[in-house]
Amino acid sequence: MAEDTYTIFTGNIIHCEKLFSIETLENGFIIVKGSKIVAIDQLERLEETKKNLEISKWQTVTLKDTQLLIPGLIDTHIHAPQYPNAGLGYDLPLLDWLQKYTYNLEAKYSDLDFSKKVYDAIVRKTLGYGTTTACYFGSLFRKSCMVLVDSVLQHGQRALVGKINMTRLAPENYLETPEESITETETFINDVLDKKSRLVKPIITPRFALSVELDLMKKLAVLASKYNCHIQTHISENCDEVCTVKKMFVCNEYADVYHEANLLTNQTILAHGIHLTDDELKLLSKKGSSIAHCPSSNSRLQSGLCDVRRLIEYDVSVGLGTDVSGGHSPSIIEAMRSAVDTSIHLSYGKPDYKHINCYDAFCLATLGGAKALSLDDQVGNFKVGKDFDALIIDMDVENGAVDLLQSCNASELLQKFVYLGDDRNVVSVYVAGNKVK
Ligand SMILES: O=c1[nH]c(=O)c2nc[nH]c2[nH]1
Ligand SMILES: [Zn+2]
Repeated sequence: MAEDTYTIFTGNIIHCEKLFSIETLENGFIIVKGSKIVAIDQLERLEETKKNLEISKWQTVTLKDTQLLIPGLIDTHIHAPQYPNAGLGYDLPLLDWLQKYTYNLEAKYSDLDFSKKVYDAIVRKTLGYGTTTACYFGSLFRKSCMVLVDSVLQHGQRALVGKINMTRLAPENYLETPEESITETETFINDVLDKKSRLVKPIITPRFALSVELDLMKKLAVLASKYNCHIQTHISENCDEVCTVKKMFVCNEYADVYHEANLLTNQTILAHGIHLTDDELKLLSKKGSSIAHCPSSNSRLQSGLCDVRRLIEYDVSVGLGTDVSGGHSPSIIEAMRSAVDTSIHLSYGKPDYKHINCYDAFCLATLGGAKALSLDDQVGNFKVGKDFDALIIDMDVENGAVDLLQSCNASELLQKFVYLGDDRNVVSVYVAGNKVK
């Protein structure tokens, strides 16, 4: 959208106004100027608003009764190079799964043609499912990670992209030295920043504590501070992983390792966090570090049930992640369903436990994700001044999975979308005002 062009969307609008509260406008409008939201209100106030904003020229997008305008979905944790393995190899738990399936696939990304093929596919697929922002783990290879950056830029997604750091416990052809790790990461950061994109940023990505020695983690934290970068890694996903970390680093808690390395900042996102102790949660809360909740992956790799309620009670920000290919599906719609299921499973036998519902999951997938990635000043809901990252959902599409056999109000359309929706129901996708699907 040109910077001076106004577009007025009218119809059913739902967004998470604040956590965990939904605002529903059955007959609403949003005015977008270029990339930004300039107004949101009930339709009866449209003429008055146009006058106040002195809008003389505009285009209109009128939603059908079966359609819904919602904020773009945010995937806070996804491994782009693992996409070819989605749906494969769930016979092993984490540490064996990494050795048998994952590192061998990721080692293939020294091939830039293969990188291009996979990265174009995953970016198109996630956009198709309505992921307007993705926080990607790349591979070990800097040049291959730049291919991912180029795919993201080409398809118009918003993203954080990380080159993995990994110096041990993987096959020889898929390791780097600590020196290479630092120089390649700094070069990667500069190469991404040179793209001068408002949408795509580098993120520091030590794979997890078992892959990287403390000294290297400390140096990565210095880089994060120098370039004001986000940081991502994994934490407390699997019980064997937790035990091994405690033995290897001779520490009381897993989170102590990242704390000692200065990797826990208010721009840090940690995947999983299933088995965190109360003290670790207090530490994350104090540091402002967030959790990417990846419920499908936690089931596929038999890692455990992550208690999102508990994380929220400790005031730790939570977003949703697909964690492809630990998770089988690149769809955050599927992650919302899985998050509700996990929470219900945790509630069995606990009468006082309030499991999350589909609206809470929708909040996690939008504003929750934005907060977890510290991008909530830009995206996550339809507040005036934020970028227009949005989806038009239609629950009555030809050849969709859903037969809409009765009329539904806006909230009911959202319920149907969370429980039954897929990419066929995502009819338009906007990132910073640009229509990308
Ligand atoms: O789900 C996961 N996927 C990975 O690739 C990984 N690496 C370390 N820990 C991990 N967990
Ligand atoms: Zn992961």
